[in-house]
Amino acid sequence: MSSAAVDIGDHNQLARSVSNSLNLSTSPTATFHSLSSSHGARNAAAAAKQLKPFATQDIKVLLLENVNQTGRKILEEQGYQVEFLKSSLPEDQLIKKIREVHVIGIRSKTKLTARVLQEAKNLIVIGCFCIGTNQVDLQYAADRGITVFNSPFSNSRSVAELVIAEIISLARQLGDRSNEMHQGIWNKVSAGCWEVRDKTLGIIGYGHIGNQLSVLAEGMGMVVIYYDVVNLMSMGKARQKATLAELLDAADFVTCHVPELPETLNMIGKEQFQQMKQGSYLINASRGSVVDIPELINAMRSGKLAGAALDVYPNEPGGNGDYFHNNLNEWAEDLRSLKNIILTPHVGGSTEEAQSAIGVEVSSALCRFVNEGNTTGAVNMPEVSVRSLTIEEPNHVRIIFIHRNIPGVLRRVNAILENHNIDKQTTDSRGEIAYLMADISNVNDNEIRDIVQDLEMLPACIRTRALY
Ligand SMILES: NC(=O)C1=CN([C@@H]2O[C@H](COP(=O)(O)OP(=O)(O)OC[C@H]3O[C@@H](n4cnc5c(N)ncnc54)[C@H](O)[C@@H]3O)[C@@H](O)[C@H]2O)C=CC1
Ligand SMILES: O=C(O)CCC(=O)C(=O)O
Repeated sequence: MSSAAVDIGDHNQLARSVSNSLNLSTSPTATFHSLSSSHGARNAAAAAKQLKPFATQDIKVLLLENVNQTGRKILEEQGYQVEFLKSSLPEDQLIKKIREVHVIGIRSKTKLTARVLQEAKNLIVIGCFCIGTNQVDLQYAADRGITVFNSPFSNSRSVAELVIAEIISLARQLGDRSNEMHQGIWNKVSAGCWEVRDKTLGIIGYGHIGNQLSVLAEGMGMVVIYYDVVNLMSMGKARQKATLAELLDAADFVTCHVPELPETLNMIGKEQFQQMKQGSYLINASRGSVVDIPELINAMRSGKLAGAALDVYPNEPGGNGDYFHNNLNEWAEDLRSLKNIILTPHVGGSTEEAQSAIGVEVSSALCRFVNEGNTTGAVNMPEVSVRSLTIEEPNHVRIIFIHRNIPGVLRRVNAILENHNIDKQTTDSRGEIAYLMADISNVNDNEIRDIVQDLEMLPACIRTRALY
């Protein structure tokens, strides 16, 4: 934020500028619906230590992609202005809306690229109501002082259970039998249908989902092997393979659970299909970019693969409807024509349990960030937490200073703060970005304004907020 925006003669303007367009009020009568007291996330003693009141009703939130109502409710209980939409938005509409808001909540479809984020002049925080954060340009967001949160494991179990269902369904060709019956065809066959007991499951990416899956699969009598770039502790009797090729060579079922990264782009392609066992199965519920789908179609047509299940695709529509055609992905019709292939519309994490938990987790993190500056759990910022300012601390301000992590900045910050009483101060860095919080007591509005203006003059400044 440019210091030129600060009108030093106007208190309201000061409030706007210091809080980065969050028009925070010092009015002691303003109602603050404390996060802790409103949904019991903390114990009663902590709830009594309410954050200082400020005008939460000025905070604008845009929730896209039908984020769960639990999340919406928490944000509304804070008094924020919440706009809720069921689908994602095309880029032009997204740009128009994002200019207005301080907080945005998305799932996997909304692409928050640098092009979109550069228009988001008021945005301070993004909530990804999902695990994956590949849809957000995390580095660009950090460079602009925009903090990003996600929900790292609230839907992991749901994905793992879907994959278990798919393993059995593929082994027994359940999708085909069910489709035939829906067409009136009785086709009782056992050829090419198998039990999963004693078969080998190869898990690529042994993280939260991979772990859950490992335990469930062993419970069904499967042998579990996995491949991961990190050396990891095995669950149960699972064994890590040193290379992807070793896993592909040994597995009857191969399932992908890696994030979308440059290294995972088409990580299952022509060569990997050749390395897989004859008559094996492939499952992908990670990201559409991980599997080369035209090569998958070839492997299915040649009989190398006996079946496949896909939950994710390179291009996915923004909302529900009749979209899965070649104009979305050029091979869609070919994929649809294959036998024993289960196609689901990115529903791995779509259960009541998972969505409700994600709503609570991400919205709570957003509230803590907006109201307290707390970044615990952020995926692109240093994690910094300081206990809340309370209503017993009326002349205190919390300064939040996001800055470039270069030598000498703290010395200059301390020079600005040196004549004030700093009750607490903490700072941490993550790569090129550093995040500092300082609670200062016995300050008046003019002093707050001066502190903020001085901080914003520092060349390393990315963003300054003042909560008071
Ligand atoms: N279909 C759906 O609805 C959902 C899909 N997902 C996707 O699943 C992915 C995995 O989720 P989690 O298990 O929670 O993630 P996680 O971060 O817990 O685990 C990912 C694992 O992949 C490993 N990995 C990274 N790069 C690799 C590589 N090149 N080769 C082998 N291993 C590699 C990591 O070391 C890590 O152990 C997410 O990133 C997301 O894209 C997540 C939730 C729901
Ligand atoms: O539920 C969603 O929209 C996305 C699920 C997902 O892929 C994730 O959590 O990464």
